[in-house]
Amino acid sequence: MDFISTFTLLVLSSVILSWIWLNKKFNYWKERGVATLPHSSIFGNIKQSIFVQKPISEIVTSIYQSFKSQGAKHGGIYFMWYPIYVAIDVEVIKSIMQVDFQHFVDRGMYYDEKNNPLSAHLFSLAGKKWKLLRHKLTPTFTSGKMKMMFDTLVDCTVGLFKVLDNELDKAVDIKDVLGRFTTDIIGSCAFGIDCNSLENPDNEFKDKTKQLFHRSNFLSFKIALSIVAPKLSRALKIKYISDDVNDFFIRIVEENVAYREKNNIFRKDFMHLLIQLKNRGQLVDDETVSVENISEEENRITLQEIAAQAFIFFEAGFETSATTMTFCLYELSKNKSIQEKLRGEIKKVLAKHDNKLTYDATMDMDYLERIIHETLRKYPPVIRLIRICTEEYKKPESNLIIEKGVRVMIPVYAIHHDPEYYPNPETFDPDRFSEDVKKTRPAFSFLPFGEGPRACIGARFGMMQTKVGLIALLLNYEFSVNEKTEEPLQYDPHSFTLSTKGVLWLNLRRIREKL
Ligand code: HEM
Repeated sequence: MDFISTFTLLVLSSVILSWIWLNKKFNYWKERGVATLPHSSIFGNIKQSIFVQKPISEIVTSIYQSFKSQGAKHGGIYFMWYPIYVAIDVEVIKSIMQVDFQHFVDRGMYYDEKNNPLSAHLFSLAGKKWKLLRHKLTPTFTSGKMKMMFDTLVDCTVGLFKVLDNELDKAVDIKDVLGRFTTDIIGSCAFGIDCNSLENPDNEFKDKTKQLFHRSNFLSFKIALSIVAPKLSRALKIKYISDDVNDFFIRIVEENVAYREKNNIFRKDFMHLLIQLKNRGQLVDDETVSVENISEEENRITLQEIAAQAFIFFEAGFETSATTMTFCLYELSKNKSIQEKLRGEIKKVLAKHDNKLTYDATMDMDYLERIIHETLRKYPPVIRLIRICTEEYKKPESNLIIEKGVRVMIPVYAIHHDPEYYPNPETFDPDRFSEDVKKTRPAFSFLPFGEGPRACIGARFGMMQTKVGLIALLLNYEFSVNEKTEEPLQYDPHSFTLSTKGVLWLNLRRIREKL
């Protein structure tokens, strides 16, 4: 046989073998009697996600609705040829997130403690490491600790007014301003530094964090590789967080910790609590920072672990809260009577608390809470939740076995827009969250912070900073939509979290009240 014939034979055999292999892979759900959807022959059901062609919210909704219209309680899709189990029914979701949690402990995220220390944070860690760390970090988020940090949040509103008072006659890019506000809050509470991004938007902190939320095609490819070939990703030392960002955050944490330890500086923030975990292995109700009386090695967290946790507090907390406030102000601009009613509640409750914005006054604002919940219902920043099967799972009352290593998707955005749970889902109606109406919905139909042992650890802090921002803004300004805002709103396919494609422009009018 000449060279050309041998070559042609080899290519043909490889094509046939690949076709057989792919066919076998794409039969995974059919063999198990689980409903599937039409898919592309290589990219499976999420081609538009891998190539960043459509917003994730749209892709997730279309998958959910297709299964739901077949009457399916669950379904199977493919991430390329990799099987993903999709939970549709709220009872199935409850089993995975809570009742049978021990089978679905992790998110199956790629991290590399050695080469990319910042990636080994609470969100990505797996198994025992996650459990231990979660146990240690949980006390840093109690209501007592939130109360302790409350004044820092109120202090950051001063910068917010300075910026907005200069924008009164212009359309305001509200998401940008609120992103700077939450950056200053979390920069201060998690890293103990004054980022000052409200007054100086071009500072180094803002610059280094800008890239974290952009889903470029290359990053999307790296994520896909880590799912279909985790060992290869590890061998190639793939990084989601660039060395530049990694080194920046490690450096500021090292400097900050060293400074506080040397000068015994106490601040009411997460960094102080993390330093306690580093030096003493537990939280202690005192202001000591120094490294005397070091406890047993095994209970303590390392400096790099501190940096990774401060980093995830920032990454998970800044964008989510800024987005929530942005969508909330947008809805209040469209629904003037709700805006007025809320402003009325804020004034009334503050009057009861000596006109002081305190933690207790904030917690007393019931209508505000309902409005934020309705915002998180209509615009959940985290569009879908992911778990990975960590221990083979036999689904109760069925023959289905979910194998170890199979990923599970919970389509939060689609559930929040399902008319079965939320009639007229596009209508913004805070009364959906009155006690009476809440009782009519099944559990696990409202998942903005996730659920079960792996739910958001920072939900209290996220709610608190969203409330402080909204109270301060509504007392001082009246909001309306500027004509430059493109409506209906479109979502950005390049964003990991739910975010508008174009800028959301609002008009502000100063009203008399000041804090
Ligand atoms: C409105 C604000 C926020 C929203 C909507 C939000 C939402 C979420 C969601 C949906 C999850 C995944 C839960 C699951 O898989 O079941 C999560 C996890 C997490 N969030 Fe938040 N979050 C917010 C604010 C914050 C803040 C302020 C912090 C930190 C200061 C934070 C830190 C975390 C961490 C560390 C995890 C991982 C928890 C674990 O795996 O044990 N989040 N968040």
